[in-house]
Order: sequence, then structure tokens, then C-alpha cells
Amino acid sequence: MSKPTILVSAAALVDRDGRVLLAQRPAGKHLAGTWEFPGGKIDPGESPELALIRELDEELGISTHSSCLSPIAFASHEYDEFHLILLLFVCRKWTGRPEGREGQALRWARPAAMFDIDMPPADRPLIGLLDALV
Ligand SMILES: Nc1nc2c([nH]c(=O)n2[C@H]2C[C@H](O)[C@@H](COP(=O)(O)OP(=O)(O)OP(=O)(O)O)O2)c(=O)[nH]1
Repeated sequence: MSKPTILVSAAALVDRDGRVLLAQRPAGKHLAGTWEFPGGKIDPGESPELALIRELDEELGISTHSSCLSPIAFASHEYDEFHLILLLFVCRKWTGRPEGREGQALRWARPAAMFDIDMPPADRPLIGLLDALV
């Protein structure tokens, strides 16, 4: 049976100490409780960068620019209901202090520590790549 493909942009926001921001998916949502890279679905007609800038503003209250987003990796994962393609960007420059605008908990983690954090299954292959890069 064919499933829809959904396209998601997500950010590895890296602070000066090389830690990356993770947000906890709220109760009641797909993959509730797991720690994800902030971001979300790309709307039709929207570029991946602009979708991410919009999501970072909505979810965390921070602003950044396309020029501060470096594409570093993608993930491709088969969930029960859809196939996910996740585009991961590294971002080291933004304005504002990230806060969970939608009530989500936030934490900063070094990539190496993410192997022991409950992250969505699609994200697992991204951890090693991030560790080599950050
Ligand atoms: N933002 C983000 N989403 C991820 C990651 N890994 C992963 O499997 N996903 C999945 C979870 C969701 O099914 C989808 C992201 O969609 P979303 O955050 O815009 O959607 P949502 O479930 O909050 O639903 P909606 O109410 O916004 O429609 O991608 C990740 O690291 N970051």
C-alpha cells in the first residue's frame, strides 16, 4: 500500500559550547515524549529554509536567516502512516532566547549524548553525522 511522503525541515541549533537544542514532542502527538530537532512540515510552495525559519519562530520564538542555515544531512524513514524525509540544517546564529512556545520542554545536548536520549527513530542515523560535524 502506498503511503504519503512528508517533508520536514529541522534544525540543529548549536551553541558556543557545541551543544544542540532538542525539544520534547508533546503528549498526544505522533512520537510523544521523544526529543527531536526543532522544525516541522514544509507547506506546499514553501522552501525548506523558509519553512524552518517559520517553525523556529512559532515553536521557539527565535529568528534566523537562510544564510545561517547549512544543510548537513537528510533522514529517510518509513513510519506506519507515512514516509518521512527530514532535511537537517545546522544553525549557529540566531536572535532571541529559545523557549518552548507550545509548552514543549527543551534541553541542550552534545551529539555524543544523543545516543542515550529517546529520539524519533528517523533521527538515529543523524546523530553520528552531527557528532562528526559539531
Ligand atoms: N521536527 C521534527 N520532526 C521529526 C523529527 N524526527 C521525526 O521523526 N519527526 C517527525 C515527527 C512528525 O511526525 C513529523 C514532524 O511534523 P510536525 O512536527 O510538523 O507535525 P506534528 O506531528 O507536530 O503535527 P501537526 O499538528 O503540526 O500536523 O516528523 C525531528 O527531529 N524533528
